[in-house]
Amino acid sequence: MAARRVVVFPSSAELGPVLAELVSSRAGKAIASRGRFTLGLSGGSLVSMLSKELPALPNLDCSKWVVGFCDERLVPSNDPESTYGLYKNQLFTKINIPETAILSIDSSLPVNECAEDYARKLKEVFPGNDKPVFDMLLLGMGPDGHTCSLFPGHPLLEETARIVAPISDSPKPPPQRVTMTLPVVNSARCVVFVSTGGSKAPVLKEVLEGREGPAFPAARVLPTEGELFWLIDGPAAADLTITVEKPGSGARL
Ligand SMILES: O=C(O)[C@H](O)[C@@H](O)[C@H](O)[C@H](O)COP(=O)(O)O
Repeated sequence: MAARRVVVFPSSAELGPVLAELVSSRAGKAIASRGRFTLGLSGGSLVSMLSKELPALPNLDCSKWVVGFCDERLVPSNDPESTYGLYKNQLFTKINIPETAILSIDSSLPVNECAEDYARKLKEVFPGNDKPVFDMLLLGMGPDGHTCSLFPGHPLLEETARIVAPISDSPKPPPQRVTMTLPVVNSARCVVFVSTGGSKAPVLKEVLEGREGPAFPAARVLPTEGELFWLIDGPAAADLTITVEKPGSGARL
């Protein structure tokens, strides 16, 4: 595992542009070496941050991007709860990701079949790989320490066989979702958590410093070979005592 980097910004206003630069830099590297950039998105505050910051990058070319979702809520794409729907309206209209390169769930299917169908779509994009190896996954963390739709104490945390799993009892509504499993998350070349706001401070301390860490799904995200970034703001970092990076303005990671 590469070293974890915990990077603290005064606020999300400073964090957002650095995140966009990081995405763009890893995209450039991936395209240079493999001809495409595979990116997994999450919902929450990432939607508005990415929708503001990525289109603001000069000359961003997303024609070689392939984009999936780390998890998704089983609702129609025009439902305000749909993560795909939010990105479609807020981001995909502003950048040139080919429509066929956006891997979304088929929300008309029952949850188990929906997960199987989404797993099949991922396997098609990563033929020959035992598990998908995304160039970058962008993750959020809930105040309970969940990430993707992997919740504390849930049996899905122990999933080793499936790359995508259904969940019907999500403690956070809506209850039905599909999610990448930990083996896929931990196979990525680069995983970036973005966590902001004072409500995250206690759980962030547990996840990054606590002995009970592994009880929190976010603490089980430890890429086998890939990079791991935690990009956080001052309020979320308030309780941390570990050494963190505090980049100056205009910094690149
Ligand atoms: O599917 C969901 O219910 C949300 O997407 C959720 O998992 C979110 O990503 C985290 O709670 C982090 O949220 P913030 O990015 O707003 O901190």
